[in-house]
Amino acid sequence: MKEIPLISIAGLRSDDIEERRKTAAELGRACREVGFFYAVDHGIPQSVIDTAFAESQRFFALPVEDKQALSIKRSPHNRGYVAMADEKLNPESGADMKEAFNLGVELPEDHPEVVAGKPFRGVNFWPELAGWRDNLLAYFDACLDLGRVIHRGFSLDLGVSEDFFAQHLAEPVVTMRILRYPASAGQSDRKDGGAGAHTDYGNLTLLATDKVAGLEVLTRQGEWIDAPHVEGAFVCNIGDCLMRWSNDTYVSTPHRVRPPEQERYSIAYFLEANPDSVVDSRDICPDETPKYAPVTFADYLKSRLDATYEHRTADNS
Ligand SMILES: O=C(O)CCC(=O)C(=O)O
Ligand SMILES: [Fe+2]
Repeated sequence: MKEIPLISIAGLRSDDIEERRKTAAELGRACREVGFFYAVDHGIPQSVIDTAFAESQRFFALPVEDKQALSIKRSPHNRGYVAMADEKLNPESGADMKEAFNLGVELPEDHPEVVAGKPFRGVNFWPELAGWRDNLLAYFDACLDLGRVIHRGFSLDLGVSEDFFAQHLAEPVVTMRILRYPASAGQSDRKDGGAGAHTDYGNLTLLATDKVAGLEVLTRQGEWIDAPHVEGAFVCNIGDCLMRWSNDTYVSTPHRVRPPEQERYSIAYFLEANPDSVVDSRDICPDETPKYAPVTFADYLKSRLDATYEHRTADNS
Protein backbone atom coordinates (compact mmCIF):
# COMPACT_ATOMS: atom_id res chain seq x y z
CA MET A 1 0.00 0.00 0.00
CA LYS A 2 1.71 3.20 -1.17
CA GLU A 3 -1.16 5.64 -0.97
CA ILE A 4 -3.31 6.78 1.87
CA PRO A 5 -6.55 4.77 1.70
CA LEU A 6 -10.02 6.27 2.03
CA ILE A 7 -12.16 4.37 4.53
CA SER A 8 -15.89 4.72 5.09
CA ILE A 9 -16.33 4.76 8.85
CA ALA A 10 -20.11 4.27 8.76
CA GLY A 11 -19.61 0.49 8.79
CA LEU A 12 -18.28 0.71 12.35
CA ARG A 13 -21.60 2.11 13.53
CA SER A 14 -23.57 -0.76 11.95
CA ASP A 15 -25.55 -3.26 14.07
CA ASP A 16 -24.21 -6.00 11.82
CA ILE A 17 -20.98 -7.42 13.22
CA GLU A 18 -19.88 -8.51 9.75
CA GLU A 19 -20.10 -4.91 8.54
CA ARG A 20 -18.08 -3.76 11.52
CA ARG A 21 -15.48 -6.47 10.96
CA LYS A 22 -15.13 -5.54 7.30
CA THR A 23 -14.44 -1.90 8.11
CA ALA A 24 -12.14 -2.91 10.97
CA ALA A 25 -10.09 -5.02 8.59
CA GLU A 26 -9.67 -2.03 6.26
CA LEU A 27 -8.55 0.12 9.17
CA GLY A 28 -6.16 -2.55 10.36
CA ARG A 29 -4.56 -2.88 6.97
CA ALA A 30 -4.06 0.89 6.77
CA CYS A 31 -2.57 1.02 10.27
CA ARG A 32 -0.13 -1.78 9.52
CA GLU A 33 0.89 -0.67 6.06
CA VAL A 34 0.72 3.14 6.01
CA GLY A 35 -0.21 4.40 9.47
CA PHE A 36 -2.55 6.94 7.80
CA PHE A 37 -6.06 6.81 6.36
CA TYR A 38 -8.78 9.22 5.32
CA ALA A 39 -12.01 8.76 7.29
CA VAL A 40 -15.18 9.53 5.33
CA ASP A 41 -18.85 9.00 6.27
CA HIS A 42 -17.67 9.83 9.77
CA GLY A 43 -20.97 11.29 10.93
CA ILE A 44 -19.70 14.72 12.06
CA PRO A 45 -21.82 17.44 10.42
CA GLN A 46 -19.84 19.68 8.08
CA SER A 47 -21.37 22.71 9.82
CA VAL A 48 -19.65 21.75 13.10
CA ILE A 49 -16.31 21.57 11.28
CA ASP A 50 -16.84 24.80 9.33
CA THR A 51 -17.77 26.63 12.51
CA ALA A 52 -14.62 25.39 14.28
CA PHE A 53 -12.49 26.71 11.40
CA ALA A 54 -14.27 30.07 11.45
CA GLU A 55 -13.68 30.32 15.21
CA SER A 56 -10.04 29.39 14.72
CA GLN A 57 -9.59 32.30 12.30
CA ARG A 58 -11.29 34.59 14.78
CA PHE A 59 -8.87 33.52 17.52
CA PHE A 60 -5.67 33.88 15.52
CA ALA A 61 -6.77 37.33 14.32
CA LEU A 62 -6.63 38.61 17.93
CA PRO A 63 -3.76 40.92 18.88
CA VAL A 64 -0.70 38.91 19.89
CA GLU A 65 -0.85 40.30 23.47
CA ASP A 66 -4.33 38.82 23.91
CA LYS A 67 -3.09 35.45 22.67
CA GLN A 68 0.04 35.60 24.84
CA ALA A 69 -2.16 36.25 27.88
CA LEU A 70 -3.34 32.66 27.36
CA SER A 71 0.18 31.28 26.88
CA ILE A 72 0.84 27.58 27.31
CA LYS A 73 3.79 28.63 29.46
CA ARG A 74 1.25 29.37 32.18
CA SER A 75 -0.26 25.89 32.04
CA PRO A 76 1.33 22.81 33.58
CA HIS A 77 -1.30 20.84 31.67
CA ASN A 78 -0.40 21.55 28.05
CA ARG A 79 -3.24 24.03 27.43
CA GLY A 80 -3.15 27.45 25.83
CA TYR A 81 -1.42 29.45 23.14
CA VAL A 82 1.84 28.40 21.48
CA ALA A 83 3.36 31.40 19.71
CA MET A 84 4.99 31.38 16.30
CA ALA A 85 8.30 29.49 16.34
CA ASP A 86 7.89 28.37 19.98
CA GLU A 87 7.69 24.70 19.08
CA LYS A 88 9.99 22.20 17.40
CA LEU A 89 8.19 19.01 16.52
CA ASN A 90 11.53 17.76 15.27
CA PRO A 91 14.10 18.94 17.84
CA GLU A 92 16.92 18.29 15.32
CA SER A 93 15.38 20.72 12.87
CA GLY A 94 14.50 24.43 13.11
CA ALA A 95 11.49 25.99 14.83
CA ASP A 96 8.03 25.34 13.38
CA MET A 97 6.53 28.31 11.55
CA LYS A 98 3.07 27.99 13.00
CA GLU A 99 1.01 29.13 15.94
CA ALA A 100 -1.36 26.94 17.90
CA PHE A 101 -3.90 26.92 20.67
CA ASN A 102 -4.41 23.78 22.76
CA LEU A 103 -7.53 22.61 24.52
CA GLY A 104 -8.08 19.55 26.65
CA VAL A 105 -11.09 17.90 28.24
CA GLU A 106 -13.15 20.67 29.80
CA LEU A 107 -13.17 20.37 33.59
CA PRO A 108 -14.34 22.84 36.22
CA GLU A 109 -11.79 24.47 38.53
CA ASP A 110 -13.22 22.58 41.49
CA HIS A 111 -13.03 19.14 39.86
CA PRO A 112 -11.24 16.91 42.41
CA GLU A 113 -8.51 15.92 39.95
CA VAL A 114 -7.91 19.55 38.99
CA VAL A 115 -7.74 20.55 42.65
CA ALA A 116 -5.31 17.68 43.28
CA GLY A 117 -3.06 18.91 40.44
CA LYS A 118 -3.23 15.59 38.61
CA PRO A 119 -1.12 15.66 35.43
CA PHE A 120 -3.08 16.67 32.28
CA ARG A 121 -6.20 17.42 34.35
CA GLY A 122 -6.05 21.21 34.27
CA VAL A 123 -8.55 23.82 33.22
CA ASN A 124 -8.77 25.18 29.70
CA PHE A 125 -7.94 28.79 28.90
CA TRP A 126 -10.66 30.62 26.99
CA PRO A 127 -10.38 33.80 24.91
CA GLU A 128 -13.02 36.44 25.40
CA LEU A 129 -14.89 35.75 22.20
CA ALA A 130 -18.64 35.28 22.41
CA GLY A 131 -19.78 31.76 21.52
CA TRP A 132 -16.22 30.54 21.02
CA ARG A 133 -16.09 28.09 23.89
CA ASP A 134 -19.37 26.37 22.97
CA ASN A 135 -18.45 26.08 19.31
CA LEU A 136 -15.04 24.61 20.04
CA LEU A 137 -16.47 22.20 22.61
CA ALA A 138 -19.11 21.01 20.12
CA TYR A 139 -16.31 20.08 17.74
CA PHE A 140 -14.30 18.54 20.60
CA ASP A 141 -17.18 16.28 21.69
CA ALA A 142 -17.96 15.17 18.15
CA CYS A 143 -14.34 14.13 17.64
CA LEU A 144 -14.27 12.25 20.94
CA ASP A 145 -17.23 10.17 19.83
CA LEU A 146 -15.69 9.49 16.43
CA GLY A 147 -12.35 8.58 17.99
CA ARG A 148 -14.00 6.08 20.31
CA VAL A 149 -15.86 4.50 17.39
CA ILE A 150 -12.62 4.12 15.43
CA HIS A 151 -11.02 2.46 18.46
CA ARG A 152 -13.78 -0.15 18.41
CA GLY A 153 -12.60 -0.91 14.89
CA PHE A 154 -8.99 -1.20 16.07
CA SER A 155 -10.10 -3.63 18.81
CA LEU A 156 -11.93 -5.86 16.35
CA ASP A 157 -8.98 -5.87 14.02
CA LEU A 158 -6.46 -6.54 16.79
CA GLY A 159 -8.49 -9.49 18.05
CA VAL A 160 -9.32 -8.17 21.51
CA SER A 161 -12.80 -7.58 22.83
CA GLU A 162 -14.59 -4.88 20.86
CA ASP A 163 -14.81 -2.67 23.96
CA PHE A 164 -11.17 -3.17 24.99
CA PHE A 165 -10.34 0.51 24.50
CA ALA A 166 -13.62 1.79 25.97
CA GLN A 167 -12.29 1.50 29.54
CA HIS A 168 -9.03 3.22 28.53
CA LEU A 169 -10.91 6.04 26.83
CA ALA A 170 -13.45 6.60 29.60
CA GLU A 171 -11.71 9.75 30.91
CA PRO A 172 -9.00 10.19 28.33
CA VAL A 173 -6.33 12.78 27.89
CA VAL A 174 -7.14 14.67 24.72
CA THR A 175 -5.16 17.43 23.10
CA MET A 176 -7.06 19.40 20.54
CA ARG A 177 -5.00 21.96 18.66
CA ILE A 178 -6.15 24.63 16.32
CA LEU A 179 -3.22 25.50 14.08
CA ARG A 180 -2.30 28.36 11.77
CA TYR A 181 0.61 28.32 9.34
CA PRO A 182 1.44 31.72 7.82
CA ALA A 183 1.89 32.01 4.05
CA SER A 184 5.52 31.49 3.23
CA ALA A 185 5.26 32.96 -0.28
CA GLY A 186 8.26 30.88 -1.30
CA GLN A 187 10.50 32.43 1.38
CA SER A 188 11.46 29.20 3.10
CA ASP A 189 13.08 26.25 1.42
CA ARG A 190 12.88 24.01 4.50
CA LYS A 191 10.59 21.19 3.50
CA ASP A 192 9.53 20.80 7.12
CA GLY A 193 9.35 24.53 7.86
CA GLY A 194 5.69 24.44 8.93
CA ALA A 195 6.03 21.46 11.23
CA GLY A 196 9.18 19.37 11.63
CA ALA A 197 9.00 15.68 10.76
CA HIS A 198 7.57 13.76 13.69
CA THR A 199 5.30 10.95 14.74
CA ASP A 200 2.32 11.73 16.98
CA TYR A 201 2.46 10.73 20.62
CA GLY A 202 -0.97 9.35 21.42
CA ASN A 203 -3.26 6.69 20.02
CA LEU A 204 -5.17 8.32 17.20
CA THR A 205 -5.07 11.71 15.50
CA LEU A 206 -8.07 13.14 13.63
CA LEU A 207 -6.91 16.02 11.46
CA ALA A 208 -9.21 18.45 9.68
CA THR A 209 -7.56 20.57 7.01
CA ASP A 210 -8.56 23.54 4.92
CA LYS A 211 -7.94 23.44 1.17
CA VAL A 212 -4.34 24.68 1.33
CA ALA A 213 -1.76 21.93 0.74
CA GLY A 214 1.16 21.29 3.07
CA LEU A 215 0.97 17.96 4.89
CA GLU A 216 3.40 15.27 3.75
CA VAL A 217 3.67 11.66 4.89
CA LEU A 218 6.69 9.35 4.77
CA THR A 219 5.82 6.03 3.16
CA ARG A 220 7.34 2.76 4.37
CA GLN A 221 9.36 2.87 1.15
CA GLY A 222 11.02 6.08 2.37
CA GLU A 223 9.28 8.49 0.02
CA TRP A 224 7.53 11.73 1.12
CA ILE A 225 4.06 11.92 -0.42
CA ASP A 226 1.42 14.62 -0.24
CA ALA A 227 -1.62 14.12 1.96
CA PRO A 228 -3.92 16.54 0.16
CA HIS A 229 -7.18 17.91 1.51
CA VAL A 230 -10.07 15.57 0.74
CA GLU A 231 -13.51 17.15 0.98
CA GLY A 232 -15.51 15.74 3.88
CA ALA A 233 -12.66 13.60 5.21
CA PHE A 234 -10.49 13.59 8.29
CA VAL A 235 -6.86 12.68 7.77
CA CYS A 236 -6.28 10.08 10.48
CA ASN A 237 -3.10 8.55 11.75
CA ILE A 238 -2.05 6.38 14.61
CA GLY A 239 0.46 7.56 17.18
CA ASP A 240 3.34 6.07 19.07
CA CYS A 241 1.25 5.06 22.06
CA LEU A 242 -0.94 2.76 19.98
CA MET A 243 2.14 1.41 18.24
CA ARG A 244 3.63 0.55 21.62
CA TRP A 245 0.33 -0.87 22.93
CA SER A 246 0.00 -3.11 19.88
CA ASN A 247 3.64 -4.24 20.17
CA ASP A 248 4.38 -2.66 16.77
CA THR A 249 1.49 -4.41 15.00
CA TYR A 250 0.39 -0.89 14.02
CA VAL A 251 3.18 1.46 13.06
CA SER A 252 3.11 5.23 13.49
CA THR A 253 4.28 7.19 10.49
CA PRO A 254 6.47 10.30 10.27
CA HIS A 255 4.84 13.34 8.73
CA ARG A 256 5.68 17.02 8.33
CA VAL A 257 4.18 20.25 7.07
CA ARG A 258 5.96 22.28 4.42
CA PRO A 259 5.66 26.07 4.52
CA PRO A 260 2.37 26.63 2.68
CA GLU A 261 2.04 28.97 -0.27
CA GLN A 262 -1.00 30.55 1.35
CA GLU A 263 -1.99 30.87 4.96
CA ARG A 264 -3.15 27.45 6.13
CA TYR A 265 -5.40 26.35 9.00
CA SER A 266 -5.83 22.87 10.43
CA ILE A 267 -7.30 21.30 13.54
CA ALA A 268 -5.55 18.31 15.08
CA TYR A 269 -7.39 16.18 17.60
CA PHE A 270 -5.11 13.84 19.52
CA LEU A 271 -7.04 11.13 21.30
CA GLU A 272 -4.82 9.60 23.90
CA ALA A 273 -5.81 7.42 26.90
CA ASN A 274 -6.81 7.78 30.53
CA PRO A 275 -3.83 9.19 32.48
CA ASP A 276 -3.75 6.08 34.69
CA SER A 277 -4.22 3.53 31.92
CA VAL A 278 -1.32 1.15 31.80
CA VAL A 279 -0.12 0.77 28.26
CA ASP A 280 0.89 -2.87 28.26
CA SER A 281 1.24 -4.73 24.98
CA ARG A 282 0.55 -8.07 26.69
CA ASP A 283 -3.11 -7.04 26.91
CA ILE A 284 -3.32 -6.90 23.12
CA CYS A 285 -0.63 -9.36 22.03
CA PRO A 286 -0.46 -11.94 24.86
CA ASP A 287 1.53 -14.43 22.80
CA GLU A 288 4.31 -12.04 21.81
CA THR A 289 7.44 -11.00 23.65
CA PRO A 290 6.81 -7.38 24.68
CA LYS A 291 9.02 -4.87 22.89
CA TYR A 292 8.29 -2.12 25.43
CA ALA A 293 7.97 -1.93 29.19
CA PRO A 294 4.47 -1.19 30.51
CA VAL A 295 3.98 2.50 31.34
CA THR A 296 1.10 4.65 32.50
CA PHE A 297 -0.16 6.92 29.79
CA ALA A 298 0.52 10.09 31.84
CA ASP A 299 4.18 9.17 32.40
CA TYR A 300 4.60 8.33 28.76
CA LEU A 301 3.07 11.59 27.52
CA LYS A 302 5.08 13.67 29.97
CA SER A 303 8.32 12.22 28.67
CA ARG A 304 7.33 13.05 25.08
CA LEU A 305 6.22 16.61 25.83
CA ASP A 306 9.32 17.40 27.87
CA ALA A 307 11.37 16.62 24.78
CA THR A 308 9.28 18.97 22.61
CA TYR A 309 8.96 22.15 24.66
CA GLU A 310 11.88 23.92 26.27
CA HIS A 311 9.59 25.77 28.66
CA ARG A 312 8.57 22.55 30.39
CA THR A 313 12.05 21.69 31.61
CA ALA A 314 14.07 24.94 31.39
CA ASP A 315 12.43 27.00 34.12
CA ASN A 316 9.06 26.27 35.59
CA SER A 317 8.56 29.65 37.22
O1 LIG B 1 -1.31 20.71 10.36
C1 LIG B 1 -1.14 19.60 9.87
O2 LIG B 1 -1.48 19.33 8.73
C2 LIG B 1 -0.47 18.51 10.65
C3 LIG B 1 -0.12 18.87 12.06
C4 LIG B 1 0.55 17.78 12.80
O3 LIG B 1 1.04 16.83 12.26
C5 LIG B 1 0.61 17.83 14.27
O4 LIG B 1 0.28 18.88 14.84
O5 LIG B 1 0.97 16.81 14.88
FE1 LIG C 1 1.42 15.24 13.70
